[in-house]
Amino acid sequence: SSSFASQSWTSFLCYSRLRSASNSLLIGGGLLVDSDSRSLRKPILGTNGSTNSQQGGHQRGDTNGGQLRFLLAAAIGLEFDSTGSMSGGSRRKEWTTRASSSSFPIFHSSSGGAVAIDEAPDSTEFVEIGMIAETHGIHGELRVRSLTDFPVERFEMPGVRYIRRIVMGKVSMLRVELLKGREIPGKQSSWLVTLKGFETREEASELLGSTMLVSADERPPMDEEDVYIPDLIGMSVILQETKEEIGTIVDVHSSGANDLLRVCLASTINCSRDVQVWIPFVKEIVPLVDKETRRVEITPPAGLLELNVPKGGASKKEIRKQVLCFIPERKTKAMLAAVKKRLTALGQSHVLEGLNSGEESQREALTEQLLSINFSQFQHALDNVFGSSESKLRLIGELEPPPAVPRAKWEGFEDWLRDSKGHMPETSAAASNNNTARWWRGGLQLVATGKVGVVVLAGGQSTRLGSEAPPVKGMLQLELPHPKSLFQLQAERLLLVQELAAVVAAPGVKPQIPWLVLTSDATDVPTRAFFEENAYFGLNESQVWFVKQESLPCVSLEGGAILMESPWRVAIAPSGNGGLFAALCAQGFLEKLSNLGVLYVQVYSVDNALVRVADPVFFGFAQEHEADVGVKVIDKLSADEAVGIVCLERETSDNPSNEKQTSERVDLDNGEIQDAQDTGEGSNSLRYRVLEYSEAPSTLLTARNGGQLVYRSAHICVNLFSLAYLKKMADPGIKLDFHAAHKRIPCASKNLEHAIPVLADKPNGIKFEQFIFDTFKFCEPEKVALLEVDREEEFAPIKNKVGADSEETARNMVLALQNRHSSLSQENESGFCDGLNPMSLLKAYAFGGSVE
Ligand SMILES: CC(=O)N[C@H]1[C@@H](OP(=O)(O)O)O[C@H](CO)[C@@H](O)[C@@H]1O
Repeated sequence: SSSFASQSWTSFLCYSRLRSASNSLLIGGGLLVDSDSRSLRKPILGTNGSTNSQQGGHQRGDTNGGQLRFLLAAAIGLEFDSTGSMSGGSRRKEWTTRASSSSFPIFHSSSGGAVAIDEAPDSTEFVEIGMIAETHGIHGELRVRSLTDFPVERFEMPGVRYIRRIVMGKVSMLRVELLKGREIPGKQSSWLVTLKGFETREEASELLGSTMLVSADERPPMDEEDVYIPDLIGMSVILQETKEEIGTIVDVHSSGANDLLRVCLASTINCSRDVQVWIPFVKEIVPLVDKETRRVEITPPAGLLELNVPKGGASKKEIRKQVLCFIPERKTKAMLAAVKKRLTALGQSHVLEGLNSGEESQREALTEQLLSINFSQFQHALDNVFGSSESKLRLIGELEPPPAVPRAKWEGFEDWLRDSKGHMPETSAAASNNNTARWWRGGLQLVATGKVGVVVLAGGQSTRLGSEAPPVKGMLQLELPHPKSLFQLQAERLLLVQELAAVVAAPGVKPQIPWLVLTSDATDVPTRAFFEENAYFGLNESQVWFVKQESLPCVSLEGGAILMESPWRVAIAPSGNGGLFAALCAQGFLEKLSNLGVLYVQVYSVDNALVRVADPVFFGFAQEHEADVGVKVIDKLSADEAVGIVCLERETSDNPSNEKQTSERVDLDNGEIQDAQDTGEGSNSLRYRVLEYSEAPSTLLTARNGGQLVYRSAHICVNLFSLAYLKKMADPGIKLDFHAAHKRIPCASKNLEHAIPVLADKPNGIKFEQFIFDTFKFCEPEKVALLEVDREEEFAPIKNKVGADSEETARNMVLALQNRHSSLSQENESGFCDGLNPMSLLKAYAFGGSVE
């Protein structure tokens, strides 16, 4: 067993990356690196003795005997994660690390150690070495962004490589032959390669956006001290003194000096909340790493573990100082230098102007913000919206409406509880013959046994609701007639389901549904404060988990120039509801849900005042259909209703996925290499797809058949995912494309002369957004289950300040449903939910009410 205890802690300088946590961390030189899954990569290795801080350039070093290893670009070479946010960080890439100034070490598993924990079987066979970024010239050369510490071996030496592509949501791999490659001078970490059979620009362009891999068996042997970063993830963290297990490593990041371990603390430490802390990966703090038992022992300075604990404890500032002493200021300078280089290369140097003017605090604020931007994602977004991969957003197959969809019928729900005493019978004829009743029962069992979770998408800015609206949509109050916020309404529905599930749960068990609240830079602080002020609306504080999604810079409509709110602040916006997956994965929530035994997660948009939160019918329906993806739909009101339409896309024989095969094809669904003849040509593949109202062609939106809209299944943003599927979405090979949302973005004038942002009167810029439903295409269609629901019962969106889909229409719909209850049951208003017997609870839930 190798452990740190037996290693000599010399110097380090290692591959490193930074991916921040759900809370901010002050790092070197007083820079605040904010939240979520930003990532920086400094692809340099070097160990032994002096810290090597070669600036710029590309060095190749000797790996012998633990001597200096310069395998990639130098310290300045902060390379932003180019794999996109779906990865939990450094998973499955060919980066290595060793402990800082101290060397880091460990784990080189003989079975292909670059493999991160909890990956699909295919992931054990390949490691990523690069991303194919663009074509070069007319002879089929491709520019590859390196993701490996061994670029010469990977991109210059001829031999077999693999290309992973996603077409129509289907992941496939090509085995290709690399003929030659060369480094691009001055373009850091980029290589030009030539592949056999790809001799023209057109042929090569088929591979744009793909990932290049090698078989894991081919990973070069490493020094004992080195470790493939993915192997660190998932290790237990033990307090050396007490041997108490305090958490798990969920990611490894670089501060530019030392690597930082991001540790998700076990609930015993932080009492109730999900909390992550950064632990500098240095000998003083992490004296022991044991690869046999997959654990690290730590000796944290007093207060370090409380750094990100929201309440109480030592002053954050003080504790940060203790962390800072491990991270030399010059390193953050190096990081900033890399950011500058990156921005300049992107033609965005205007962003840097503020660094040379204004107060020190303003310059610092800009620096902090720049270091927090995930430039890899930003680049991906630019490519999607302005670049050659834009075609991915276009339709590549033929569309058809979905087949007939089952419907949830709540009429007669009183019969679901037949026992006059209000108890739910174990079985009931009525329940089994009635689909909805049966789903209800199945779903309630899932809730009762702790198998469900709920996510509310609440990271969006409420800009469409006007300037008087609260900063967070969930805080909007509806007069019902008493004022109630959307968050409160939703929390109360969740409580109702818990109460109902308690009736069927094992004696003494009080089911608790984890409620994950997706926030963003724009909404995180006010949302947390609102929950706190409202005592979590009667929920247990520990069941509410805040998950902060990433934001990206906004850009101008033409040319994609980054917009500035002032010379010292970049205009940023949350990355769309599709940012959920990256945030869940990177912040360890998938693991938490998995540990709890959760099987299904309902995901809905906060702006729906009638959403059935934690709907047992939906859970039961999904389970019965063995669905990985559940989608609630309603009939569209009119062709121009602002809703996405759910359809099926059929891959046709002349679309790009049926490309001529110049090489063997590996089908990742079963991992077998098949001959081209057996697959591809002529085969039809069908995938679910949602066309967003803002993007769908009008011919499609208005198409009618016998007077009826052809595409009428509206996506109401109430979906469901199996946990297994959410995990699949965390695969680094799966990247959601960015869409361009044309918005009015407050920003300073072009030459930045006004420090005060001005709101334009018409769209002046682009927010980059990933869409949650873009994950549907990765699912086999038979695993996608659509459920039609009643608009009056389940869909009252608040999108606009006035008119359709406004606060007023939503309020009226909620009241109408509640009144339907009163008139039906002849109960008076105050008796809406006058007791906690199951029947009244069920009635309350059915009519969109709550426990008063
Ligand atoms: C990316 C995304 O999820 N868009 C959803 C979402 O639209 P917004 O207008 O962005 O809120 O909610 C709509 C229902 O309220 C749904 O029809 C649409 O498809």
